[in-house]
Amino acid sequence: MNILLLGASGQVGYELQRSLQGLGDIAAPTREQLDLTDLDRLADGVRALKPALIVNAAAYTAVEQAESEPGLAFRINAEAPAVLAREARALGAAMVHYSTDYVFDGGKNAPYTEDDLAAPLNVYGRSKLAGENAVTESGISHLILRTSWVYGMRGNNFLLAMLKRAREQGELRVVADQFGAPTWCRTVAEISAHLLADANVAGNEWWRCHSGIYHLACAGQTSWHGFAEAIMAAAHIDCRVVPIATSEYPSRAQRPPNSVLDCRKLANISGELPNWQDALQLCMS
Ligand SMILES: NC(=O)C1=CN([C@@H]2O[C@H](COP(=O)(O)OP(=O)(O)OC[C@H]3O[C@@H](n4cnc5c(N)ncnc54)[C@H](OP(=O)(O)O)[C@@H]3O)[C@@H](O)[C@H]2O)C=CC1
Ligand SMILES: Cc1cn([C@H]2C[C@H](O)[C@@H](COP(=O)(O)OP(=O)(O)O[C@H]3O[C@@H](C)C(=O)[C@@H](O)[C@H]3O)O2)c(=O)[nH]c1=O
Ligand SMILES: [Mg+2]
Repeated sequence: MNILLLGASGQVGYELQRSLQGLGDIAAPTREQLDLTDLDRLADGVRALKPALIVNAAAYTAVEQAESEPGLAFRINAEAPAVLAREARALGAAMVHYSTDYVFDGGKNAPYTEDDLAAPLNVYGRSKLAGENAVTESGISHLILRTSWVYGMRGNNFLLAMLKRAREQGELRVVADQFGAPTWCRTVAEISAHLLADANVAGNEWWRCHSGIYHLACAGQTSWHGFAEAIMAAAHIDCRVVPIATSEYPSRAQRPPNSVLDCRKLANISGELPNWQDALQLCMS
């Protein structure tokens, strides 16, 4: 099976390159080889490769920056996935697409299920929701995997930002009134590969039963402040982590106060997800 993996240089994509080994022949073009902003060439690229499976881990993920370039965010997060889904349909291919907890407004006082209404607060979230809708409406066999607060030991993420700031500033000030679940990029990749291995064995029937949206985040929940404290503890860095309110951290993008995802739908088909603290320990060990 030919697999087209997009975003292989990103946090999740990098791990997917390893996790998807054994499922098929993976083509992982770089941005230079296949730019998601060039929709015509993107379509041509898919047609040339004729994948049976498209795994789209590429995205515009700069939440603050998106507020000032909504056109670019929508091109990459909504229009490009729409092209991928359209080409997948023409080829009879399936598609795995990643999305975010930021599709929710955070007003719910409990974890969000897949049936809850998405009402994003920022441009990034709106662009990601538009991408989800394009994939869903295409009618292809698909998995939309919504994850949250993704980190790892490479790339742009909160964990590396906290380690850098702790070294440079000796004190961290972190919002303590936004709750979610930190999720290791390797967890996302390994569970994705596990699902795709099942799909490979069972074929079309599996996709008929399981196509749809799934929440995929580590178990448990914390605030960004709690996450920062756990990072410092795991790294054995003695650094004060001051809890602050969202209003004390100036930002252009509004963020959901609660974006904890209820992952029971996924757990039912792939088993329990690891705890966020355990995943963090493994990542940093
Ligand atoms: N990071 C997070 O906290 C969260 C992420 N997600 C979602 O998970 C998925 C993976 O995210 P993550 O691994 O963190 O993303 P990263 O920001 O780490 O990586 C993004 C990837 O997309 C590629 N890319 C961006 N723009 C283009 C373009 N125009 N053409 C081709 N490739 C492009 C990047 O390539 P290059 O290296 O060339 O820039 C990179 O490979 C995304 O769908 C994201 O929305 C969901 C929840 C949380
Ligand atoms: C760096 C820093 C951030 N913060 C706050 C800002 C924000 O509310 C929160 C997290 O900061 P970030 O810059 O990681 O936030 P952000 O880029 O919004 O993170 C999001 O990225 C996208 C791609 C997603 O899909 C989300 O799941 C989520 O991970 O912590 C502090 O309070 N102190 C700090 O020193
Ligand atoms: Mg960010």
